[in-house]
Amino acid sequence: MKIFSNEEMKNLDRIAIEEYKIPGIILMENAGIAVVKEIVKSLEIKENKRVAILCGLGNNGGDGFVIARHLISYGLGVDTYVIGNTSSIKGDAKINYEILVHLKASITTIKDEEDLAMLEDSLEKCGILVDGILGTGLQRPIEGVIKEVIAIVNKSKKEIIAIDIPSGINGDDGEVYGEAVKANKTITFQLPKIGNILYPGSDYCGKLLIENIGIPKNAIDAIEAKISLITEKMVQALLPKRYSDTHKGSYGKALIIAGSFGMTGAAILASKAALRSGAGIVKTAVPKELSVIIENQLIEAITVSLEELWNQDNQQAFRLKGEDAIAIGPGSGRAEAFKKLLEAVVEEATVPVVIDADGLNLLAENIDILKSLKAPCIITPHPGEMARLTGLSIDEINRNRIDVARGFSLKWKVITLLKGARTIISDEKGNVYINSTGNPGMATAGSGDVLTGMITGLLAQGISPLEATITAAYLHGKAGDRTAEKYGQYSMLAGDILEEIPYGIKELLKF
Ligand SMILES: NC(=O)C1=CN([C@@H]2O[C@H](COP(=O)(O)OP(=O)(O)OC[C@H]3O[C@@H](n4cnc5c(N)ncnc54)[C@H](OP(=O)(O)O)[C@@H]3O)[C@@H](O)[C@H]2O)[C@H](O)CC1
Ligand SMILES: [K+]
Repeated sequence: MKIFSNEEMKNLDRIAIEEYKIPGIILMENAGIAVVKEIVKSLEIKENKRVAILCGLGNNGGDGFVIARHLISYGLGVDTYVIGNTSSIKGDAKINYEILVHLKASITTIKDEEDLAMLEDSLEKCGILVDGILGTGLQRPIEGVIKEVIAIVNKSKKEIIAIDIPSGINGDDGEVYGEAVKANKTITFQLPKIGNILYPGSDYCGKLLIENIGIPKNAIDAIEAKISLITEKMVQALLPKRYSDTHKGSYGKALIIAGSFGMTGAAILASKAALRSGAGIVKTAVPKELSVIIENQLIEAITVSLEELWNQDNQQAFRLKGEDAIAIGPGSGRAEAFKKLLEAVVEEATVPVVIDADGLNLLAENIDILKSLKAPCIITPHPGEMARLTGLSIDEINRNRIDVARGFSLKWKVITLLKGARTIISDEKGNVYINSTGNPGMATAGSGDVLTGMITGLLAQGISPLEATITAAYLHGKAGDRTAEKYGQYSMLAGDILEEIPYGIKELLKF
């Protein structure tokens, strides 16, 4: 599903109005009605059925006026508040404002401290507050009277329903612009805005509903999506198929180069995750002294020693033995010999390579090696690893997650999966995919090793590097969500996530 920025949404609106000749006021009416449906649902179980609608001077406020009119027609008690000077209301919003005036609706303007004190008392009388102060037209940090109104709304302890996006959240990046409404529910129109999906915006939205307002599909298709949300439907279509007349060789061979003394678990988790994701054969390469431990814990995989795989002293090139995908780095440590192995893999591999964890830390020491890649490459950094790869601070990365992931992919021609709340994936052309599954409980040791194994297991089955990354990110989060339901976010282990992969896949295949 496409996700739009404020500018793209404005463009879509323009195409619908100018090219498809749909009057803007119809879109506004549809938007208002979509929110009314939700308000009525919420009111059904409420004793206090009075609704307060807070409107700004733009079209977000215009939607609010439509909502007020419909609720009044249902015989409900509605108080409309306009923040600012009503003489500045223009266009479709003005038409809807004037209808309310003619209906002799209760409309109060909020301009100064005195009005604010009154507002605080009046909101007490309502069961639901509707936020139509600002939408995708937000252009600068919130201050003055609007800031105080938002503070009053947030303090009210009432159910808050936001129109399109909570006022004060920037639709372009989900950041709080000075102050923002903390909604229980947000009804966004036609397509999610980036700010509805990324944090902290996503938290401020509460439950997010996406409602059609009658913009033609062709108009949406006309705008090339640079950012998409990974959906269940998308992943269902990408998951590699299983056929009757097949054998383990039909589902590919994954090579996991991982683990070091003290970090054997990473190799085990990644290898098991590759198998749980459907790879036919998994070969795990670990330092020789770990072979016994690994063999004890990992009965379904083939174990080889790093020395067998690649011998630096013999100037032996890194050669594959029929492997279809490689992962390198989980728990590998940062020894000089391993760095040489990583460089050999990057230079010689002819099948997709996933670089993770210490593999990324070593890569950061000689990032130019990426220029010699022959095969597709996926990197899976968390913000700390990304900081080492780019020289940016973690804060800079977290404030610009999309741009950082996209920039790295474009520069180095790799697929970047940037971990964090809302994993971001960018392909080499700069197309970005945002994952919606997962929870804070997944911030636990080994969780990343499971993800790396899943990507590699899916790659081995022959789907494209981008498809494997998208599918693994979604399923990893889904398995994590199932684990959180079972154990709670505090106690879940990476090994528990691993055990939920099969059920996550089964659930996906049910529909
Ligand atoms: N196709 C659609 O998606 C439709 C969307 N609708 C709704 O319309 C809004 C977007 O409406 P728009 O008028 O573009 O913008 P806003 O209502 O969000 O903002 C209006 C003006 O507010 C001023 N502004 C901006 N930032 C601030 C701020 N920090 N503090 C105070 N005021 C601010 C600015 O005007 P200025 O002249 O003051 O600069 C904005 O222009 C969308 O979200 C939907 O809810 C349609 O109803 C249906 C179609
Ligand atoms: K709003």
